[in-house]
Amino acid sequence: MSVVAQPVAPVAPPVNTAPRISTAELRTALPLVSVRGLRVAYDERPVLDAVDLDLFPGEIVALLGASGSGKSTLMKSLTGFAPVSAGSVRVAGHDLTNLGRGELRGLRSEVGQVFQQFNLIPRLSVLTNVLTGALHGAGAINLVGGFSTAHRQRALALLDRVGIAHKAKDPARSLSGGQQQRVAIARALMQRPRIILADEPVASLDPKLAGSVLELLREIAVEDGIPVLVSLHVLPLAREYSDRIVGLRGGEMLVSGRTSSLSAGDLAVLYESADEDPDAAGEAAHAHHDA
Ligand SMILES: Nc1ncnc2c1ncn2[C@@H]1O[C@H](COP(=O)(O)OP(=O)(O)OP(=O)(O)O)[C@@H](O)[C@H]1O
Repeated sequence: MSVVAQPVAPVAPPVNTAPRISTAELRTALPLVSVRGLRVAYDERPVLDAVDLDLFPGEIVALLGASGSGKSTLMKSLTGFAPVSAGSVRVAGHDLTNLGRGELRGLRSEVGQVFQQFNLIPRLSVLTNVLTGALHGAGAINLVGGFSTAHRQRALALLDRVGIAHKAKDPARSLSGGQQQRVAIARALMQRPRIILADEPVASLDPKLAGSVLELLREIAVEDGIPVLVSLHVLPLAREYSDRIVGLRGGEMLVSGRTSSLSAGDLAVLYESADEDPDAAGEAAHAHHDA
């Protein structure tokens, strides 16, 4: 099937914050992620098939789909952790299907990742947790030599940006879930990522905190021109915080469009079981995109 993703202008930036990339530039920008005809199979069982996806600078894209539809697998394919059996995956100019192990490690250092369980080191300070982001792709030498003053200053500036510089010396385990996710986002930014993948980053947070974390991710997308792909289970959050929505069902991408142009009916097909006439559902979704 052919699903054509359109670049979109970002939402309005926060007051007093000028975007670093103009809307005109965004519209003509090349995608930082370009996936075509992706097929991933485990033990010859396909879990993604014919998936196309583009991510453009400055946009936040919500990835929807029922449990088991392939969202995490799609994210893993963008860092070379999924067994790709057909198609192409280009990330920040690299064709992942042709990279050696060393090159893949280098590419992963350009991909910031945020997870549902935050994945912080609980006993270490908030500052040290952020500093570990600088280790991506740097090898053991940094561990031996310790972190430079410049690294520390940058980590503190990032903590300030995400609103928890006052917690820098506290152990990560003493922070609330929402604060821990902010630390994890600062750690991802420490890598100077080209893209950010957030796999259910708000699933462990209450609705208010969930909104504030998604707002932060949206600000980062807009201000830094970094595309953010975020998987979500809560439709209203996807509607409120994303520029575009892509949706998987049974490993197929049935929905791809601007958030503002997708109706509840378009998204409902994602949560119908696969034996409820998938062809009809797929046609309905496509009818909408092609409109
Ligand atoms: N390493 C693996 N080996 C075998 N099957 C796998 C593996 N990883 C994922 N799968 C299968 O691939 C399918 C898609 O899984 P995936 O985790 O990508 O779904 P998801 O949409 O992220 O689900 P959830 O919302 O529950 O996290 C599932 O059927 C899953 O069982």
